[in-house]
Amino acid sequence: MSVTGGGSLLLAWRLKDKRVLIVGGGDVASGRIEAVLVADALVTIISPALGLHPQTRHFIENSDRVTYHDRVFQGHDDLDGVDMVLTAIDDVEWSRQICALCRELKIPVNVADIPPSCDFYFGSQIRRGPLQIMISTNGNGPKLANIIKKRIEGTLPENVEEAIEKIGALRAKLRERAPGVGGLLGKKRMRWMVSVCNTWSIDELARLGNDSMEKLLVEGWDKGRVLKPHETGVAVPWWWNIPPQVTPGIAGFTCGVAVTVAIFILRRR
Ligand SMILES: C[C@@]1(CC(=O)O)C2=NC(=C\c3[nH]c(c(CCC(=O)O)c3CC(=O)O)Cc3[nH]c(c(CC(=O)O)c3CCC(=O)O)/C=C3\N/C(=C\2)[C@@H](CCC(=O)O)[C@]3(C)CC(=O)O)/[C@H]1CCC(=O)O
Ligand SMILES: NC(=O)c1ccc[n+]([C@@H]2O[C@H](COP(=O)([O-])OP(=O)(O)OC[C@H]3O[C@@H](n4cnc5c(N)ncnc54)[C@H](O)[C@@H]3O)[C@@H](O)[C@H]2O)c1
Repeated sequence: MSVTGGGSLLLAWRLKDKRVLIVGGGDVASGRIEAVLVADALVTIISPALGLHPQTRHFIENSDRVTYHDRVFQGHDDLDGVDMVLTAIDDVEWSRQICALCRELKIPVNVADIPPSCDFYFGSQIRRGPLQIMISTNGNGPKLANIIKKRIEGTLPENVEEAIEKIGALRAKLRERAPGVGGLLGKKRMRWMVSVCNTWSIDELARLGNDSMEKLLVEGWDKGRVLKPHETGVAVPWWWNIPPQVTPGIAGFTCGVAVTVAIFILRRR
C-alpha cells in the first residue's frame, strides 16, 4: 500500500456536551452553529446583535444549548474551558489573533476563509438519518465539493437511513444476547453481522421489523447461521434490487426488442 501524504484525517468528531465557541453570527457562522448543534454540542456565540443572520437569531432564541453574548471577542477569558473554536468574522486580523490564542491553549480551531489558521476544515455534508457523508476537496474547491455532494445525493438508495437504523437496532439486540467486548464471541458477532450485511440488500434491511429481527436472532444467530430475507418473512421482488443506474438500459433494451418484434410481425402480414 502506498501512502502519498498531503491529505487530512477524516473523522466523525463526537461533540456531545463539549463546549464550542463560535465567534461571529453571520451567514457562515449560522451554518457552523447548525453543524455543531446536530452533534449535541454546548454552543457559545460571541457576536454583536447588529449583523446577526436570521438563522443565528433563530438558534439563539430557540435552543437551550446556545449561550449568546452580544459583543465582540475580547481575548483569553473567552476561551476558558472551551473545547473547540470556530470563527467566521469579517476581520482577518482578529481571526489570526484568535487562532494564535487557540494554538497557545491547544484548542482546535477553524477560521473560515484562512486555511493556514484551520486545524481542521469543514466539508460539504450529506445527512440522512444516521448516515453522514462529508465531501472534502482538502481546501482546493469548496464550491466543487458542494456540486459533488449533489451528485452523490442522487445516487443514494431511497431508504438508506431506514436500513442503517434497522442494522443499528439489530446490532443492539445481538449485543444483549451475546454481551461483552472482544474475544472469540466478539469475532463471532462481527462475522455474523458482516454476513447479514452481505446477504441482505439495503431495501431488505430497511424492511426489517421486530418480528423478523427476532427470527433472525433466534433461528439464525442462536443456530449459527444467517437466514435469507424470505426465511424471516421479509422479501422484496427481485426487480427492487436492480441498481437505478441500469434501469434506463433495461428499459431501452426492452423497447428495442418490442419494436423489432412489432416490425417483424407487421412485415409477415
Ligand atoms: C464545503 C464548505 C463547508 C462549510 O463551510 O460549511 C466550505 N466552504 C463552503 C462554501 C464556499 N466557500 C467559499 C465559496 C466561494 C466559491 C469557491 O471559492 O469555491 C463557497 C461556495 C459558496 O459560497 O457557494 C469561499 C472560500 N472557502 C474557503 C476560502 C479560503 C481559501 O480557499 O483560501 C474561501 C475564499 C476563496 C476566495 O477568496 O477566493 C476555505 C474553506 N472552505 C471550506 C469549506 C474549507 C475547505 C473545504 C474543502 O476542502 O472542500 C476551507 C478550506 C476552510 C473552512 O471553512 O473550513 C462550504 C460548502 C457547503 C455546502 O453548501 O455544501
Ligand atoms: N465556508 C467558508 O469557508 C466561507 C464561505 C464564505 C465566506 N467565508 C468567509 O467567512 C467570513 C464570514 O462570512 P459571513 O458571510 O458569515 O460574514 P458576515 O459579514 O455575514 O458575518 C460576520 C459576523 O462576524 C461578526 N463579527 C465581526 N467581528 C467580530 C468580532 N471581533 N467578534 C465577534 N463577532 C464579530 C459580525 O458582527 C457579523 O455577525 C468572511 O471572512 C467570509 O469571507 C468563508
